[in-house]
Amino acid sequence: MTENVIEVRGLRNQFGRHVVHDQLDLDIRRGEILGVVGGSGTGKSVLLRTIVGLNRPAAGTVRVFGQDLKTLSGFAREAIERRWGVMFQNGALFSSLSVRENVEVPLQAIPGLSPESRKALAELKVSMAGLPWLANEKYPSDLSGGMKKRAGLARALALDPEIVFLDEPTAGLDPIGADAFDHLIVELRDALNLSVFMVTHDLDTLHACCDRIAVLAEKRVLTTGTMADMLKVDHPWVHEYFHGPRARAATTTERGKE
Ligand SMILES: Nc1ncnc2c1ncn2[C@@H]1O[C@H](COP(=O)(O)OP(=O)(O)OP(=O)(O)O)[C@@H](O)[C@H]1O
Repeated sequence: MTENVIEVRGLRNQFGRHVVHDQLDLDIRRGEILGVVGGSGTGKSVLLRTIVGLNRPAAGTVRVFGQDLKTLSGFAREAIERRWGVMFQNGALFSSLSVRENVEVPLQAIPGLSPESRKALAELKVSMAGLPWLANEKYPSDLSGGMKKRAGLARALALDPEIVFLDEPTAGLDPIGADAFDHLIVELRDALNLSVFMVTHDLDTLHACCDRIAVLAEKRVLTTGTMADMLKVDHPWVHEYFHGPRARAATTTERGKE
């Protein structure tokens, strides 16, 4: 039976009178790359932030590795939090720290790790994220958009997570950079047996990476399934998204298969 690493049930999020999610249910299975799509403002980022505890929901439960995060003590919660890594949209790097130092930040949570080992581990993660050795000592302001994303990914991988959350990993990248990032995500998932929760607008990425897709609409997860399943969904937004001109371009030219 497939194990769910995350189970969201009956989630409600609202800001003042603005209800973003209502009765939202979602599962993320171990080892899958789940693409989360939806129109602008449907609450994809809010969902990600709620799962990782950066947003407190008005109602509902989020279970990660079978544990309801609300009920955990600080220590137990921290132990769970170390089992995931988050790559925010712009990398969310500390501008005053080099790339290596940024990746070292989460590693400071490991008791007894010497500064030399921390540095070596951080350099390993920088290289796993596909950055050249020279990038270690660069500052975020010296990096291209693609390099910043890779640095953010290196930091997300710092603690050998089982789950990685990616917020629009290919946004703002040129098609070649985006294609390379898609391949990197699949390679890392395969090599590290990661489960990946990925917010994306990028149809090419959905085609290239995702095992399943979850569509946010009408304040909930309207439907989940494979790309083939999505093509059969009879809902105006879903149909337009997966059959519109951009969708056709993605299926015919699918990056990396040209
Ligand atoms: N801290 C907050 N306070 C008030 N409203 C918020 C807050 N965070 C998000 N929202 C609102 O919640 C809604 C969902 O936001 P969210 O950023 O999750 O959308 P999204 O689906 O990720 O959009 P996009 O695709 O444009 O990035 C938006 O209307 C946003 O303005």
